[in-house]
Amino acid sequence: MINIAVLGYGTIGSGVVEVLRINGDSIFKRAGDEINVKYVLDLKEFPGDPIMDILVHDADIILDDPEVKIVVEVMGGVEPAYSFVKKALLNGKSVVTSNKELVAKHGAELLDLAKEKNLNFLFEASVGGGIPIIRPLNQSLTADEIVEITGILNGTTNYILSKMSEEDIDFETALKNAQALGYAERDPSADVDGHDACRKIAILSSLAYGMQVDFEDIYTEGISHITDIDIQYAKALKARIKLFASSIRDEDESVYAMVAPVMIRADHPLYSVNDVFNGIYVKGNVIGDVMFYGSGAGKLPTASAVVADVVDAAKHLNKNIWTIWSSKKLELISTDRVKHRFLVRVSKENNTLKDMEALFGEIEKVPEVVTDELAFITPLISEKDMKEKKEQISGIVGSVRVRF
Ligand SMILES: NC(=O)C1=CN([C@@H]2O[C@H](COP(=O)(O)OP(=O)(O)OC[C@H]3O[C@@H](n4cnc5c(N)ncnc54)[C@H](OP(=O)(O)O)[C@@H]3O)[C@@H](O)[C@H]2O)C=CC1
Ligand SMILES: N[C@@H](CC=O)C(=O)O
Repeated sequence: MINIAVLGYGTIGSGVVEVLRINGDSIFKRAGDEINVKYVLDLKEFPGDPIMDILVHDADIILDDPEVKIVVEVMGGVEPAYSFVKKALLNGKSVVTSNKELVAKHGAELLDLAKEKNLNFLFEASVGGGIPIIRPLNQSLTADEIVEITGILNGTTNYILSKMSEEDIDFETALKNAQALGYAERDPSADVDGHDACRKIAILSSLAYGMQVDFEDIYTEGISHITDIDIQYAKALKARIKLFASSIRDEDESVYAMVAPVMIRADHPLYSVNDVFNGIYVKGNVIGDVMFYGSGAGKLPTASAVVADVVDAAKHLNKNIWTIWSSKKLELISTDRVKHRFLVRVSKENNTLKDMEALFGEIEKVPEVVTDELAFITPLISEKDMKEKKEQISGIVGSVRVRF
Protein backbone atom coordinates (compact mmCIF):
# COMPACT_ATOMS: atom_id res chain seq x y z
CA MET A 1 0.00 0.00 0.00
CA ILE A 2 1.31 3.46 -0.90
CA ASN A 3 0.15 6.27 1.38
CA ILE A 4 -0.50 9.65 -0.13
CA ALA A 5 -1.80 12.95 1.25
CA VAL A 6 -3.89 15.58 -0.52
CA LEU A 7 -3.19 19.23 0.36
CA GLY A 8 -6.36 21.24 -0.41
CA TYR A 9 -9.85 19.77 -0.62
CA GLY A 10 -11.36 22.17 -3.13
CA THR A 11 -12.45 21.50 -6.72
CA ILE A 12 -9.37 19.48 -7.73
CA GLY A 13 -8.55 17.95 -4.33
CA SER A 14 -12.06 16.52 -3.96
CA GLY A 15 -11.81 15.34 -7.58
CA VAL A 16 -8.58 13.46 -6.79
CA VAL A 17 -10.25 11.62 -3.87
CA GLU A 18 -13.25 10.86 -6.12
CA VAL A 19 -11.14 9.53 -9.03
CA LEU A 20 -9.19 7.27 -6.65
CA ARG A 21 -12.51 5.97 -5.33
CA ILE A 22 -14.24 5.50 -8.73
CA ASN A 23 -11.26 3.88 -10.49
CA GLY A 24 -9.47 2.39 -7.47
CA ASP A 25 -9.24 -1.13 -8.94
CA SER A 26 -7.76 -0.18 -12.30
CA ILE A 27 -5.47 2.38 -10.64
CA PHE A 28 -4.24 -0.40 -8.31
CA LYS A 29 -3.36 -2.56 -11.35
CA ARG A 30 -1.58 0.29 -13.11
CA ALA A 31 0.34 1.52 -10.06
CA GLY A 32 1.21 -2.01 -8.99
CA ASP A 33 -0.01 -1.26 -5.47
CA GLU A 34 -3.00 0.19 -3.62
CA ILE A 35 -3.02 4.00 -3.39
CA ASN A 36 -4.32 4.98 0.03
CA VAL A 37 -5.22 8.56 0.92
CA LYS A 38 -3.91 8.76 4.48
CA TYR A 39 -4.59 12.46 5.03
CA VAL A 40 -6.42 15.39 3.51
CA LEU A 41 -5.32 18.89 4.55
CA ASP A 42 -7.67 21.85 4.37
CA LEU A 43 -8.51 24.97 6.34
CA LYS A 44 -12.23 24.13 6.54
CA GLU A 45 -14.36 21.34 7.98
CA PHE A 46 -16.49 19.14 5.70
CA PRO A 47 -19.32 17.85 7.92
CA GLY A 48 -20.84 14.64 6.55
CA ASP A 49 -17.99 13.98 4.11
CA PRO A 50 -16.16 10.67 4.73
CA ILE A 51 -12.82 12.50 4.45
CA MET A 52 -13.55 14.02 7.89
CA ASP A 53 -11.91 10.88 9.34
CA ILE A 54 -8.59 11.74 7.68
CA LEU A 55 -8.85 15.57 7.62
CA VAL A 56 -6.03 17.52 9.27
CA HIS A 57 -5.38 21.25 9.55
CA ASP A 58 -1.66 21.10 10.32
CA ALA A 59 0.55 20.39 7.29
CA ASP A 60 3.42 19.17 9.49
CA ILE A 61 1.39 16.09 10.50
CA ILE A 62 1.66 15.06 6.83
CA LEU A 63 5.11 16.39 6.05
CA ASP A 64 6.69 14.73 9.11
CA ASP A 65 4.96 11.36 8.64
CA PRO A 66 7.46 8.91 7.07
CA GLU A 67 4.58 6.66 5.94
CA VAL A 68 3.42 9.31 3.42
CA LYS A 69 5.28 8.66 0.18
CA ILE A 70 3.50 11.05 -2.20
CA VAL A 71 2.11 14.51 -1.48
CA VAL A 72 -0.52 15.95 -3.83
CA GLU A 73 -0.52 19.76 -3.67
CA VAL A 74 -3.81 21.16 -5.01
CA MET A 75 -4.24 24.24 -2.80
CA GLY A 76 -3.06 26.81 -5.34
CA GLY A 77 -1.00 29.99 -4.90
CA VAL A 78 2.72 30.26 -4.29
CA GLU A 79 2.74 30.35 -0.48
CA PRO A 80 2.40 28.26 1.60
CA ALA A 81 2.32 25.75 -1.28
CA TYR A 82 6.02 26.30 -2.07
CA SER A 83 7.13 25.81 1.55
CA PHE A 84 4.99 22.66 1.93
CA VAL A 85 6.24 21.17 -1.36
CA LYS A 86 9.87 21.93 -0.56
CA LYS A 87 9.57 20.39 2.89
CA ALA A 88 7.84 17.32 1.42
CA LEU A 89 10.74 16.78 -1.01
CA LEU A 90 13.35 17.42 1.68
CA ASN A 91 11.57 14.83 3.84
CA GLY A 92 11.72 12.19 1.10
CA LYS A 93 8.26 12.45 -0.45
CA SER A 94 7.51 12.79 -4.15
CA VAL A 95 5.15 15.62 -5.04
CA VAL A 96 2.37 15.93 -7.60
CA THR A 97 0.82 19.35 -8.23
CA SER A 98 -1.71 21.09 -10.48
CA ASN A 99 -0.48 24.51 -9.35
CA LYS A 100 0.87 26.42 -12.36
CA GLU A 101 1.72 29.49 -10.30
CA LEU A 102 4.06 27.33 -8.23
CA VAL A 103 5.48 25.43 -11.22
CA ALA A 104 6.07 28.55 -13.35
CA LYS A 105 7.87 30.28 -10.47
CA HIS A 106 9.80 27.44 -8.80
CA GLY A 107 9.64 24.53 -11.28
CA ALA A 108 13.37 24.37 -12.08
CA GLU A 109 14.40 24.50 -8.42
CA LEU A 110 11.86 21.86 -7.31
CA LEU A 111 12.82 19.55 -10.18
CA ASP A 112 16.48 19.87 -9.13
CA LEU A 113 15.61 19.09 -5.53
CA ALA A 114 13.55 16.05 -6.57
CA LYS A 115 16.46 14.81 -8.69
CA GLU A 116 18.95 15.32 -5.87
CA LYS A 117 16.70 13.32 -3.52
CA ASN A 118 15.92 10.62 -6.12
CA LEU A 119 12.23 11.56 -5.96
CA ASN A 120 9.76 13.06 -8.41
CA PHE A 121 8.10 16.43 -8.85
CA LEU A 122 5.29 15.95 -11.37
CA PHE A 123 2.88 18.59 -12.71
CA GLU A 124 0.90 17.22 -15.68
CA ALA A 125 -2.31 18.98 -14.55
CA SER A 126 -0.64 22.39 -14.39
CA VAL A 127 -1.11 22.90 -18.15
CA GLY A 128 -4.16 21.95 -20.21
CA GLY A 129 -6.20 20.43 -17.32
CA GLY A 130 -6.76 16.79 -18.29
CA ILE A 131 -4.75 16.92 -21.53
CA PRO A 132 -1.49 14.97 -21.50
CA ILE A 133 1.04 17.58 -22.67
CA ILE A 134 3.84 17.69 -20.06
CA ARG A 135 4.60 13.96 -20.37
CA PRO A 136 4.58 14.03 -24.20
CA LEU A 137 7.00 16.98 -24.16
CA ASN A 138 9.26 15.20 -21.63
CA GLN A 139 9.08 11.68 -22.93
CA SER A 140 7.60 11.42 -26.42
CA LEU A 141 8.83 14.41 -28.41
CA THR A 142 12.42 14.00 -27.26
CA ALA A 143 13.79 13.32 -30.75
CA ASP A 144 12.70 16.77 -31.87
CA GLU A 145 13.77 20.35 -31.54
CA ILE A 146 10.52 22.10 -30.69
CA VAL A 147 10.10 25.14 -32.91
CA GLU A 148 6.58 26.27 -31.99
CA ILE A 149 3.93 25.78 -29.34
CA THR A 150 0.63 27.58 -29.86
CA GLY A 151 -2.30 26.80 -27.67
CA ILE A 152 -5.64 27.75 -26.23
CA LEU A 153 -4.42 27.15 -22.69
CA ASN A 154 -7.13 28.68 -20.52
CA GLY A 155 -10.48 26.94 -20.18
CA THR A 156 -12.27 29.84 -18.50
CA THR A 157 -11.57 32.41 -21.22
CA ASN A 158 -12.29 29.91 -23.98
CA TYR A 159 -15.60 29.13 -22.28
CA ILE A 160 -16.44 32.85 -21.96
CA LEU A 161 -15.53 33.64 -25.60
CA SER A 162 -17.49 30.59 -26.83
CA LYS A 163 -20.60 31.52 -24.82
CA MET A 164 -20.42 35.16 -25.98
CA SER A 165 -20.09 34.04 -29.58
CA GLU A 166 -22.37 31.01 -29.83
CA GLU A 167 -25.07 31.81 -27.26
CA ASP A 168 -24.99 35.63 -27.04
CA ILE A 169 -24.30 35.39 -23.29
CA ASP A 170 -22.63 38.51 -21.88
CA PHE A 171 -19.09 38.48 -20.47
CA GLU A 172 -20.07 38.84 -16.79
CA THR A 173 -22.66 36.04 -16.90
CA ALA A 174 -20.30 33.73 -18.77
CA LEU A 175 -17.56 34.38 -16.19
CA LYS A 176 -19.98 33.69 -13.31
CA ASN A 177 -20.96 30.39 -14.97
CA ALA A 178 -17.28 29.44 -15.41
CA GLN A 179 -16.71 30.13 -11.71
CA ALA A 180 -19.76 28.05 -10.71
CA LEU A 181 -18.45 25.18 -12.85
CA GLY A 182 -15.10 25.26 -11.00
CA TYR A 183 -13.06 26.36 -14.04
CA ALA A 184 -11.88 29.78 -12.90
CA GLU A 185 -8.98 30.66 -10.64
CA ARG A 186 -9.71 31.89 -7.11
CA ASP A 187 -8.98 35.38 -8.47
CA PRO A 188 -10.51 35.15 -11.97
CA SER A 189 -8.51 38.14 -13.20
CA ALA A 190 -5.68 35.57 -13.58
CA ASP A 191 -7.84 33.97 -16.28
CA VAL A 192 -9.36 37.02 -17.99
CA ASP A 193 -6.16 39.08 -17.95
CA GLY A 194 -4.16 36.25 -19.51
CA HIS A 195 -1.79 35.57 -16.59
CA ASP A 196 -2.86 31.92 -16.25
CA ALA A 197 -2.23 31.25 -19.95
CA CYS A 198 1.05 33.16 -19.62
CA ARG A 199 2.26 30.90 -16.79
CA LYS A 200 1.26 27.83 -18.79
CA ILE A 201 3.13 28.86 -21.94
CA ALA A 202 6.14 29.70 -19.71
CA ILE A 203 6.03 26.14 -18.30
CA LEU A 204 5.71 24.54 -21.76
CA SER A 205 8.49 26.74 -23.16
CA SER A 206 10.81 25.91 -20.27
CA LEU A 207 10.25 22.20 -20.90
CA ALA A 208 10.54 22.52 -24.69
CA TYR A 209 13.77 24.55 -24.65
CA GLY A 210 15.20 23.10 -21.42
CA MET A 211 15.84 26.52 -19.86
CA GLN A 212 13.99 28.82 -17.49
CA VAL A 213 11.44 31.00 -19.28
CA ASP A 214 10.26 33.67 -16.85
CA PHE A 215 6.54 34.34 -17.20
CA GLU A 216 7.14 37.99 -16.31
CA ASP A 217 9.04 38.39 -19.63
CA ILE A 218 6.11 37.24 -21.77
CA TYR A 219 3.99 39.86 -23.50
CA THR A 220 0.47 39.24 -22.14
CA GLU A 221 -2.94 40.58 -23.12
CA GLY A 222 -6.16 39.09 -21.80
CA ILE A 223 -9.74 39.17 -23.05
CA SER A 224 -11.24 41.84 -20.80
CA HIS A 225 -11.17 44.39 -23.64
CA ILE A 226 -13.03 42.04 -26.02
CA THR A 227 -16.63 43.24 -26.36
CA ASP A 228 -19.77 41.78 -27.90
CA ILE A 229 -19.13 44.16 -30.86
CA ASP A 230 -15.74 42.52 -31.49
CA ILE A 231 -17.55 39.18 -31.45
CA GLN A 232 -20.04 40.54 -34.01
CA TYR A 233 -17.17 41.64 -36.27
CA ALA A 234 -15.66 38.16 -35.95
CA LYS A 235 -19.00 36.64 -36.97
CA ALA A 236 -19.31 39.02 -39.92
CA LEU A 237 -15.86 37.79 -41.01
CA LYS A 238 -16.81 34.10 -40.46
CA ALA A 239 -14.19 34.01 -37.71
CA ARG A 240 -13.88 33.35 -33.97
CA ILE A 241 -11.83 35.09 -31.29
CA LYS A 242 -9.56 32.84 -29.21
CA LEU A 243 -6.98 33.60 -26.53
CA PHE A 244 -3.73 32.23 -27.95
CA ALA A 245 -0.54 31.58 -26.02
CA SER A 246 2.44 31.08 -28.32
CA SER A 247 6.11 30.43 -28.05
CA ILE A 248 8.15 30.40 -31.23
CA ARG A 249 11.81 29.59 -31.83
CA ASP A 250 13.40 31.19 -34.89
CA GLU A 251 16.14 29.59 -36.98
CA ASP A 252 18.72 31.69 -35.13
CA GLU A 253 17.50 29.96 -31.90
CA SER A 254 15.95 33.17 -30.56
CA VAL A 255 12.59 32.64 -28.86
CA TYR A 256 9.65 34.96 -28.37
CA ALA A 257 6.43 34.25 -26.52
CA MET A 258 3.14 36.08 -26.28
CA VAL A 259 -0.42 35.74 -25.01
CA ALA A 260 -3.15 37.67 -26.83
CA PRO A 261 -6.61 37.27 -28.38
CA VAL A 262 -6.62 36.50 -32.12
CA MET A 263 -9.31 36.10 -34.76
CA ILE A 264 -9.11 32.82 -36.66
CA ARG A 265 -11.20 31.17 -39.35
CA ALA A 266 -12.36 27.57 -39.83
CA ASP A 267 -9.14 26.65 -41.67
CA HIS A 268 -7.12 27.14 -38.45
CA PRO A 269 -6.57 23.91 -36.45
CA LEU A 270 -7.66 25.57 -33.19
CA TYR A 271 -10.94 27.02 -34.58
CA SER A 272 -13.11 24.16 -33.31
CA VAL A 273 -11.66 24.20 -29.79
CA ASN A 274 -14.66 25.59 -27.92
CA ASP A 275 -16.13 25.91 -24.42
CA VAL A 276 -13.81 24.69 -21.64
CA PHE A 277 -11.71 22.68 -24.08
CA ASN A 278 -8.06 23.49 -24.70
CA GLY A 279 -6.05 22.72 -27.81
CA ILE A 280 -2.29 22.75 -28.12
CA TYR A 281 -0.40 22.68 -31.38
CA VAL A 282 3.26 21.66 -31.19
CA LYS A 283 5.67 21.80 -34.11
CA GLY A 284 8.88 19.78 -34.03
CA ASN A 285 11.69 20.03 -36.57
CA VAL A 286 11.42 16.33 -37.50
CA ILE A 287 7.92 15.21 -36.51
CA GLY A 288 6.17 18.26 -37.96
CA ASP A 289 2.76 19.19 -36.50
CA VAL A 290 1.22 17.48 -33.45
CA MET A 291 -2.09 18.45 -31.82
CA PHE A 292 -3.37 17.85 -28.27
CA TYR A 293 -7.03 18.39 -27.33
CA GLY A 294 -9.22 17.88 -24.27
CA SER A 295 -10.84 19.48 -21.22
CA GLY A 296 -8.65 22.35 -20.12
CA ALA A 297 -10.20 22.77 -16.66
CA GLY A 298 -12.76 21.25 -14.33
CA LYS A 299 -12.83 18.84 -11.42
CA LEU A 300 -12.62 15.34 -12.87
CA PRO A 301 -10.58 15.97 -16.04
CA THR A 302 -7.93 17.80 -14.02
CA ALA A 303 -8.05 15.22 -11.23
CA SER A 304 -7.50 12.54 -13.88
CA ALA A 305 -4.17 14.17 -14.81
CA VAL A 306 -3.21 14.54 -11.14
CA VAL A 307 -3.96 10.88 -10.38
CA ALA A 308 -2.04 9.78 -13.50
CA ASP A 309 0.97 11.58 -11.99
CA VAL A 310 0.34 9.84 -8.66
CA VAL A 311 0.44 6.50 -10.50
CA ASP A 312 3.71 7.51 -12.20
CA ALA A 313 5.19 8.61 -8.88
CA ALA A 314 4.08 5.29 -7.31
CA LYS A 315 5.76 3.37 -10.14
CA HIS A 316 8.96 5.36 -9.66
CA LEU A 317 9.14 5.60 -5.87
CA ASN A 318 12.91 5.63 -5.65
CA LYS A 319 13.74 6.62 -9.20
CA ASN A 320 13.81 10.14 -10.54
CA ILE A 321 12.15 10.71 -13.91
CA TRP A 322 14.62 13.04 -15.57
CA THR A 323 13.11 16.29 -16.84
CA ILE A 324 15.10 18.84 -18.81
CA TRP A 325 14.44 22.28 -17.35
CA SER A 326 17.58 24.03 -16.14
CA SER A 327 17.40 27.14 -13.98
CA LYS A 328 19.55 28.98 -16.58
CA LYS A 329 17.40 31.82 -17.86
CA LEU A 330 16.34 31.91 -21.50
CA GLU A 331 16.30 35.53 -22.62
CA LEU A 332 13.23 36.01 -24.79
CA ILE A 333 13.44 38.42 -27.67
CA SER A 334 11.00 41.30 -27.87
CA THR A 335 7.73 40.80 -29.76
CA ASP A 336 8.28 44.19 -31.47
CA ARG A 337 9.24 42.63 -34.80
CA VAL A 338 6.47 39.97 -34.77
CA LYS A 339 3.99 40.64 -37.56
CA HIS A 340 0.21 40.24 -37.59
CA ARG A 341 -2.72 41.64 -39.51
CA PHE A 342 -5.09 43.58 -37.25
CA LEU A 343 -8.81 44.26 -37.33
CA VAL A 344 -9.00 47.95 -36.42
CA ARG A 345 -12.15 49.81 -35.33
CA VAL A 346 -12.19 53.61 -35.52
CA SER A 347 -14.91 56.25 -35.12
CA LYS A 348 -16.38 57.64 -38.34
CA GLU A 349 -16.48 61.06 -36.74
CA ASN A 350 -12.68 61.39 -36.68
CA ASN A 351 -11.58 59.16 -39.54
CA THR A 352 -12.13 58.22 -43.17
CA LEU A 353 -11.02 55.08 -44.98
CA LYS A 354 -8.73 57.31 -47.06
CA ASP A 355 -6.96 58.47 -43.86
CA MET A 356 -6.54 54.86 -42.84
CA GLU A 357 -5.19 53.88 -46.26
CA ALA A 358 -2.70 56.72 -46.03
CA LEU A 359 -1.57 55.40 -42.64
CA PHE A 360 -1.53 51.64 -43.26
CA GLY A 361 -1.34 51.19 -47.04
CA GLU A 362 -3.71 48.71 -48.66
CA ILE A 363 -6.46 47.86 -46.14
CA GLU A 364 -9.34 45.39 -46.35
CA LYS A 365 -12.76 46.89 -45.57
CA VAL A 366 -14.93 44.93 -43.14
CA PRO A 367 -18.77 44.69 -43.26
CA GLU A 368 -20.47 47.38 -41.14
CA VAL A 369 -21.48 46.20 -37.69
CA VAL A 370 -21.89 49.55 -35.89
CA THR A 371 -23.16 52.59 -37.82
CA ASP A 372 -20.80 55.18 -36.34
CA GLU A 373 -17.65 53.04 -36.81
CA LEU A 374 -15.29 52.16 -39.63
CA ALA A 375 -13.58 48.81 -39.44
CA PHE A 376 -10.84 47.41 -41.63
CA ILE A 377 -8.05 44.83 -41.63
CA THR A 378 -4.49 46.08 -41.97
CA PRO A 379 -1.79 44.45 -44.07
CA LEU A 380 0.84 42.46 -42.14
CA ILE A 381 2.46 44.89 -39.76
CA SER A 382 4.93 44.55 -36.89
CA GLU A 383 3.76 44.93 -33.29
CA LYS A 384 6.01 47.97 -32.93
CA ASP A 385 4.67 49.73 -36.05
CA MET A 386 1.11 48.94 -35.04
CA LYS A 387 1.62 50.47 -31.62
CA GLU A 388 3.04 53.64 -33.19
CA LYS A 389 0.25 53.92 -35.75
CA LYS A 390 -2.46 53.43 -33.14
CA GLU A 391 -1.06 56.44 -31.29
CA GLN A 392 -1.59 58.51 -34.44
CA ILE A 393 -5.33 57.66 -34.74
CA SER A 394 -7.79 59.78 -32.82
CA GLY A 395 -11.00 57.90 -32.09
CA ILE A 396 -9.59 54.38 -32.13
CA VAL A 397 -12.19 52.06 -30.63
CA GLY A 398 -10.22 48.80 -30.58
CA SER A 399 -8.06 46.32 -32.43
CA VAL A 400 -7.69 42.54 -32.53
CA ARG A 401 -4.95 40.48 -34.18
CA VAL A 402 -6.11 38.49 -37.20
CA ARG A 403 -4.65 35.20 -38.44
CA PHE A 404 -6.19 34.77 -41.89
N1 LIG B 1 -10.12 24.29 -11.14
C1 LIG B 1 -9.52 23.84 -12.24
O1 LIG B 1 -10.18 23.51 -13.25
C2 LIG B 1 -8.05 23.70 -12.27
C3 LIG B 1 -7.26 24.14 -11.24
N2 LIG B 1 -5.90 24.01 -11.31
C4 LIG B 1 -5.07 24.43 -10.21
O2 LIG B 1 -5.24 23.53 -9.13
C5 LIG B 1 -5.10 24.22 -7.87
C6 LIG B 1 -6.36 24.03 -7.04
O3 LIG B 1 -7.44 24.58 -7.76
P1 LIG B 1 -8.94 24.42 -7.23
O4 LIG B 1 -9.15 23.08 -6.68
O5 LIG B 1 -9.79 24.89 -8.36
O6 LIG B 1 -8.96 25.49 -6.08
P2 LIG B 1 -9.98 25.58 -4.84
O7 LIG B 1 -9.91 26.97 -4.35
O8 LIG B 1 -11.29 25.00 -5.24
O9 LIG B 1 -9.32 24.58 -3.78
C7 LIG B 1 -8.21 24.88 -3.00
C8 LIG B 1 -8.46 24.31 -1.61
O10 LIG B 1 -7.27 24.41 -0.86
C9 LIG B 1 -7.59 24.98 0.40
N3 LIG B 1 -6.44 25.70 0.91
C10 LIG B 1 -5.92 26.88 0.48
N4 LIG B 1 -4.86 27.23 1.22
C11 LIG B 1 -4.70 26.26 2.15
C12 LIG B 1 -3.79 26.06 3.22
N5 LIG B 1 -2.83 26.93 3.49
N6 LIG B 1 -3.93 24.96 3.98
C13 LIG B 1 -4.90 24.08 3.74
N7 LIG B 1 -5.81 24.21 2.74
C14 LIG B 1 -5.70 25.29 1.95
C15 LIG B 1 -8.74 25.92 0.11
O11 LIG B 1 -9.42 26.24 1.29
P3 LIG B 1 -10.19 27.67 1.39
O12 LIG B 1 -11.24 27.65 0.32
O13 LIG B 1 -10.73 27.69 2.76
O14 LIG B 1 -9.13 28.71 1.14
C16 LIG B 1 -9.55 25.07 -0.86
O15 LIG B 1 -10.41 24.18 -0.19
C17 LIG B 1 -4.80 25.66 -8.25
O16 LIG B 1 -3.40 25.83 -8.31
C18 LIG B 1 -5.39 25.81 -9.65
O17 LIG B 1 -4.77 26.81 -10.41
C19 LIG B 1 -5.28 23.41 -12.38
C20 LIG B 1 -6.02 22.95 -13.43
C21 LIG B 1 -7.46 23.09 -13.48
N1 LIG C 1 -8.50 28.55 -14.46
C1 LIG C 1 -7.84 27.60 -15.29
C2 LIG C 1 -7.94 26.25 -14.65
C3 LIG C 1 -7.06 25.27 -15.29
O1 LIG C 1 -5.86 25.43 -15.39
C4 LIG C 1 -8.49 27.58 -16.65
O2 LIG C 1 -9.60 28.11 -16.78
O3 LIG C 1 -7.87 27.06 -17.58
